[in-house]
Amino acid sequence: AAVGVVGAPFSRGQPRGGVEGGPDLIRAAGLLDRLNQQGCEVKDYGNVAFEDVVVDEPIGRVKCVRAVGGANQRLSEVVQAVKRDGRTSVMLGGDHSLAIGSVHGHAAAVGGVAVVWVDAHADVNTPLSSHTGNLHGQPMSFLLHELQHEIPVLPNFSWIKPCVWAKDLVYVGLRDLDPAEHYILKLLGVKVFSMTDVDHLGVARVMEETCEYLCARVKKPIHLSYDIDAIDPSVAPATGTPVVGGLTYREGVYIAEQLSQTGLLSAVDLVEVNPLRGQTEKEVQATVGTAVDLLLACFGRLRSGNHPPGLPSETDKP
Ligand SMILES: N[C@@H](CCCCC(O)O)C(=O)O
Ligand SMILES: [Mn+2]
Ligand SMILES: [Mn+2]
Ligand SMILES: [Mn+2]
Repeated sequence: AAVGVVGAPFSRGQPRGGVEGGPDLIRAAGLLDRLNQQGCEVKDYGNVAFEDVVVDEPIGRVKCVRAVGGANQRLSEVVQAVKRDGRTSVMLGGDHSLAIGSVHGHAAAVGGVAVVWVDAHADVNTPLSSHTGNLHGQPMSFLLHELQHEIPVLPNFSWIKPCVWAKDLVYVGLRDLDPAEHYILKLLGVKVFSMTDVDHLGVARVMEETCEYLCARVKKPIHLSYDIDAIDPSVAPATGTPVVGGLTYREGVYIAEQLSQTGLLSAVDLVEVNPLRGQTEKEVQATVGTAVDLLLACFGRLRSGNHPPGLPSETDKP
């Protein structure tokens, strides 16, 4: 696969410093070399240069509105360029507010997209329903056609066009929703596999149903938005909003493997890795390593082993 890696060192969607260090940590852990080794043709688009916003007073409860809006407008342009280059986009966060630009740019380039949102949280608060005012808890509200009447005018947000239909969105791993989010998902009939569903059905059935749901009807390119906090904090602790009772390492990788095999994976986000939220260097490395392994699984790495490209395959054997 042709892959385009975009670093998005951005943290203003939430109050905890450190998450802007995610992109370079994931690169330093060898993501690009490992993708090359498993046969991907990889181009690094570098880190998006986000312009600093000095005065950014809250609007209502919502914080850092101008910074988040501006950053996502830039990110959208870069992701569009990656898609126009015919590559699968890999956006390294940075906080989850960056999904606004990533999904927007993806959809602007390819038309309608389906979204698989793997996360402990739904990130679908509107600016008016959010308790915290943190925009990393709101990205999906700006993207869903069906919610646009709930979205107030915000500075640096007017460029956003909603681009996802509720019927083309699937959540996996939910275990910490705000009341308004639960109401929104029920009202819109969004497909949700909470951690209870993962326990009840097992991850294989969850992914069978997810792929059936997304692929049975019109096959839209899939945007996988992976929040590292979907994975249990015992495995990936270095993140801003950890919630106990998460996905095992194996379940997390399996989800990526199954989506990879649809052949429809067109863009991936890997967000919320925050080195300052790990209590030890070991915890940071465990989190970064898990992020890398999730991404490798998105691009065909099989735990049963892969041939490096060029070696004779079984059928070539004399
Ligand atoms: N629902 C909370 C927590 C959001 C967590 C965001 C993360 O999933 O990107 C909020 O709205 O602040
Ligand atoms: Mn989350
Ligand atoms: Mn919450
Ligand atoms: Mn999230």
